[in-house]
This record gives sequence, structure tokens and C-alpha cells, in this order.
Amino acid sequence: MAARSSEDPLTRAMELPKGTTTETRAARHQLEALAKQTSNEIDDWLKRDAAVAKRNRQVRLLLLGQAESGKSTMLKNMRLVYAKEEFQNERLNWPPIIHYNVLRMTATVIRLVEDAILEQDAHPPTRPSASSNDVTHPHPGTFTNEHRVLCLRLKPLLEVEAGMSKHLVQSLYRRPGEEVCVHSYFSWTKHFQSVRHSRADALKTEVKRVLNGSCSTITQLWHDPIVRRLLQDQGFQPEHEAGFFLDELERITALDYEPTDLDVCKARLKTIGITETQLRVRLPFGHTDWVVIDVGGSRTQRAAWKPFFEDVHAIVFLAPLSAFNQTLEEIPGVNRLEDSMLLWTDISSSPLLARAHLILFLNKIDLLRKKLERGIKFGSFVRTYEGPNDCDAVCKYMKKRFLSIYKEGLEKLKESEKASTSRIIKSFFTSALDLTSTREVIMQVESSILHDNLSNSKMI
Ligand SMILES: Nc1nc2c(ncn2[C@@H]2O[C@H](COP(=O)(O)OP(=O)(O)OP(=O)(O)O)[C@@H](O)[C@H]2O)c(=O)[nH]1
Ligand SMILES: [Mg+2]
Repeated sequence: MAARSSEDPLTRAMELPKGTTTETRAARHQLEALAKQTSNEIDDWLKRDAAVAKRNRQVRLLLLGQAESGKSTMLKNMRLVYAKEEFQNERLNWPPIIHYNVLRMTATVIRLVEDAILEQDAHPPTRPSASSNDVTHPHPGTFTNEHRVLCLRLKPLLEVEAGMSKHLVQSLYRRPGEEVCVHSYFSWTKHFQSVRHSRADALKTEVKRVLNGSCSTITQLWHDPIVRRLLQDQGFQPEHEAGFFLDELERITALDYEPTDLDVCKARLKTIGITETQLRVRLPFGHTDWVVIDVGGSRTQRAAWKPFFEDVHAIVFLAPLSAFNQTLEEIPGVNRLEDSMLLWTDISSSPLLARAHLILFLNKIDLLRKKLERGIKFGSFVRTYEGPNDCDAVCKYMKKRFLSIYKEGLEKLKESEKASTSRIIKSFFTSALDLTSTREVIMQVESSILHDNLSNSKMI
């Protein structure tokens, strides 16, 4: 071996002359180590430089807003616009989550009805007259044996729900009684692909079979007028809790069910942590890469947002106007709309975001309209509002409030000489489940951001 290496011209050239002292050898090794270290540092520096150059070419958008404001839904809409094929290829990963939404909703209804029956048994309602004392004609509005039978027949679903969260969503996070969360959309879809042929796959099939078999019983419970009244009395807002899937149960529990784009957008999976999604926006003369950053919106997660403020080009802030009569899940006493306005105040006046454009989505307008039409008084929750209880008037009022908060923030930034003169503010009324109108809004946002990007790079 030694003879062969001394025949190699490079090895021979590197060899020290015969008679070299130990000190010279040590100095030579030290020099070689130093050269290697310098070379590694240059490689690292070049890599970092390339990463910075790539980052500079990207447009970074940060989606912000309280939990359930519609951030992940807006990201799905963006993927539908800019990465439609990829989005649609992933559609088949979604039935377990949609079925999980159905199971969770059904389990909640069963538990509420069971509790109400127990309460009724403990304190039977007083009957209006002696004639209605007949057990075969119970007092209207009370739960009957039929309700008990429905709950009993659906009881196995509670176990299926628990099994589903245990086995199917191993990469997701959940504390007992809490909503399942996703840490990262992509690790989640990979997880589902990797378990496709495993034991979890059998459970997915079982869930499909059980839901298909229980479809008519769930529908009966869901549409029962006494159950409906109970849900209403409990302040339960099915439109916020994936109740929309129970309205289409036959289609969604069919054995050959394939979700539509809208079903995927409707599916609820709470975000924990931060996910970055790269989208390629094609232009007539090339493309730009957008990185859309989606975050978890609950109060405990907001501290994790700050590191992403630094090099972001635009904040897309979602404020769900329909939440005017709801409180935060994490802090029950706090009104959601008030929380949105406080959050917007912080964002508008944050020196870290002084150079970022602000895109305001006043979201869930479809739900706002439904609530107002149902007679829920906006002015009872937002005391400063004195206008009519109609959607257009409320939207106009809320837009004014949000824009005046923005202006106050801008004044503060100007005082500290942090305000950027090129900062754009745009506001839109959105219903993120109306895919056509949301697409148009996304295109308008695209042209505002691109226009600014091009003018900054002195191309126009
Ligand atoms: N009707 C209606 N539902 C919406 C709208 N936007 C979002 N949703 C629904 O509201 C629920 C919550 O939306 P998400 O996008 O998961 O909310 P998020 O802001 O990402 O919430 P976190 O991940 O918890 O921070 C989902 O079931 C959506 O389908 C809307 O404009 N109208
Ligand atoms: Mg989310």
C-alpha cells in the first residue's frame, strides 16, 4: 500500500523532504488544518450568501389572525390558485380529517343530548295540564325514548372518534377533550401517505363503514327539532364547528366519497406552530416565488410569530367579523371581535412591521350575514354601533374602525420615524369558502404586491 501511494504524483508532491524535523512536520499539519478550516468557512459563507440571495428574490407573506379566523383556509385558497394540481393531488388525504370533523361534531351533540336527558330525568318538566300527563304523549319539548334510542345507537361512534384520534393522527397533537391540531401540513400529509398500508389504513376503512352505516341515525338526531333547540339554547354555533358537513352527510359518508375542493377548504384542522408554503406565481415574463407563512392563532401561540416579522414583505391579517357574538376558546371571557381589534392594533403599530404592507381580510362575511338575518343584534355585542342590523352597514362600520386603528398605528410609527412611505394598506371583505370571489381577491392582492415589488426593484 505504502509503495503504491508514493507512486501517486499528488501524494509524492505533498510528501515532506527526507530529514524534515518533527517541528516542521507539526507546523505543516497546522497550516493544512488552517487552510481546510478557511476553505470550509468560505463554503459556508457562499451557501449562506446563496440562501440570502434566494430569500431576497422571494416574496414573504405572513398570515396572521386569531384562532379560527380562516388563515389556513386562505392558504388553501392560495394553493388552489397557484398550485392547483398539487392541491388536487392531495385531496384523497382529506377524507379521514373530514370524517373526523363529522365524528367530533356528532360526539358533541350526543354528549349534549345525554346530559340534557339526565337533567330531565333528575328534574322532570312540570306538565301544563292533567290531560298531557299521559306518557305516550309527553310534554312537547322534552326528550323521549326515541332520543334515548338514537343516542344508544350512536354510542359506538364515541369510541370510533377516540380510536381515530389515537391511531390515525399520530403526527397531530391533542389533549383529552381538545381539538386535534396539526404541527405542519406537510409532515401531516406525509404521515398519512406513510400509513396508507398500515393498521391505520384499516381503521380509516372501518370509520368509513361505521359512518356510512350510521348516516341516517346521525341525520335523524341532527335534524330533530328538540335537539336543534337544545343546541341553540346552549349557544352552540354549528356553522363554526364543521356543522356544514352534517348537512351533507349522505354524500360525505358514501363509501366511494372523494372530497371536492370546497370540502377540503371547509375541513377544520387547527394549526400549531408555523408552516411555510412555497408558491410559484407565474408572470408574463417569468415568475416570482412566494413563501406563505401560516401560524397558529390562539393567544398561547402568538409569541412564536415575532421571529417571522423581520423580513416579511406583507402581512395578510384575517379578522372574522362573524365572531362578534363569540368569545375566545382559550380565554372564555374575551370577545373575539375585540381580540381581533387588539391584535390589529399591535400589528399596525409594531416597529418590526413598519416596512411590511398590510392586507386586511374582513372575513366570514357569509356567516355574519346569516347571523344578522337570524336576528342576532350586532349592537348588543358592539355597544358603539348604532346603525341598522344589516350586513352592509355593519361591514362599512367595521372597515372604518379597522382603518382608523391602522391610521393611529401609522401616526405612532411616524413619531418614532419608523414609518415607511411606500407601505401599502388594502382591505377586502372575504368569505373564504366562496372560492370564486376569494380567487379574485387573491389576484388583486397579487397585483398590489407585485406592483410594489417591481417598483422597488426599479423595473417599472
Ligand atoms: N363560513 C365560513 N367559514 C370559514 C370562512 N373562513 C374559514 N372558515 C372555516 O372556519 C374554520 C376555521 O378556519 P381555519 O382556516 O382553520 O382557521 P385558522 O385561522 O387557520 O385557525 P388556527 O389554525 O386555529 O389559528 C374552518 O372550518 C373553515 O372552513 C369563511 O369566510 N366563511
Ligand atoms: Mg390554521
